Amino acid sequence: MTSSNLATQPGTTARAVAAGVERARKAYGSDSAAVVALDDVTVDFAAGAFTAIMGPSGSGKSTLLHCLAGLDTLTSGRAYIGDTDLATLSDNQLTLLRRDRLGFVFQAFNLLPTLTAEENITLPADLAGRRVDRAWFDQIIDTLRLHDRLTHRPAQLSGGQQQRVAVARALASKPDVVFGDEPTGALDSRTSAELLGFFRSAVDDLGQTVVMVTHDPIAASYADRVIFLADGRIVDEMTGPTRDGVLETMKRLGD
Ligand SMILES: Nc1ncnc2c1ncn2[C@@H]1O[C@H](COP(=O)(O)OP(=O)(O)OP(=O)(O)O)[C@@H](O)[C@H]1O
Repeated sequence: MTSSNLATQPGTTARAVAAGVERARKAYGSDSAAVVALDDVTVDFAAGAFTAIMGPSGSGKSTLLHCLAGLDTLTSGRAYIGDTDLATLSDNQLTLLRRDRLGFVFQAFNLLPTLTAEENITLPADLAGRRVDRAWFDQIIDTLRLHDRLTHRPAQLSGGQQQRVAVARALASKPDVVFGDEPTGALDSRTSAELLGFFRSAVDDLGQTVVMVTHDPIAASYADRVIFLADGRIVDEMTGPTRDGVLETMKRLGD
C-alpha cells in the first residue's frame, strides 16, 4: 500500500485505503435471465478499521466480499487491494495475492486434520517458503490464548478453539485485509462474542484491517462502520454502530 490511495473525509486525517470497489457491477447469467448481484457499487475500506457488510438475503454481500478478495471477478468496474487493481492480475498472481496479502475466516474453519494447530497456522507461510515472524506469531497466540493448544490436532480442539486457530491462520501473514464471510454463523453466542472480540483486538492492538459479512446485528455492533446493501446497491451506512441502530436499519430494509 502506498500513500497515493487515501480515504479523505472532511475534517478527518487521511487514512490509507486497504481495499475497495469502484462502480462495481456483477451480473450472473446473460440477457433476460441475468441476475444483477452488484449494481454500481463504490466503497472503500480504511486500513486499520473493522467494517461489517449487512443487508437482506440476496442483496449482494457475499458477491461484494468475493469480488473484493479476488475470489470472483466483476462484470465491470474496478476492485482493488491497496493500490493493486485486481483485473490487472493473472489467475496465478491472484492466487499469490490471496495467499500473501489476504486472510480469510469463513463459517467452515477448513483446518487440515492431520496437522497440529501450530502447523495449520503457519501453513500458508510454509507453502510460500516464507519464515513466520516469530514476534508477530507470539503476539497473535497471546491475543487468541492458544499457547497450550499449539501441539493439538483439530479433532482434539473445541469448536471455539478451532475457530481461534482459523483466526490465527488468517492473521499469521500480517495480511493487508482479513475477510470474514459469516464467520460467526455456526457459533454459539459465547464463542461468537469471543471471535468478535478477537477481531476487535486484531484491529485495535495489532493494527489489522477486517471486513466481515454478517446477518447478526450484535456481530455488526463490534465493527467501526457498517455498510448496508439492498438489491446490489449501498443504501445506508453507519459509523459507531449499536445493535439497536443496526436492527432498526435492517427492519427498514425489509430483512
Ligand atoms: N453463482 C451464481 N449464479 C447465479 N446467481 C447468483 C450466483 N451467486 C449469487 N447469485 C445471485 O446474486 C444475488 C446476490 O447473491 P449474494 O450471495 O451475493 O447475496 P447475499 O447478500 O450474500 O445473500 P445471503 O445473505 O442469502 O447469503 C442473489 O440474487 C443470488 O441469487
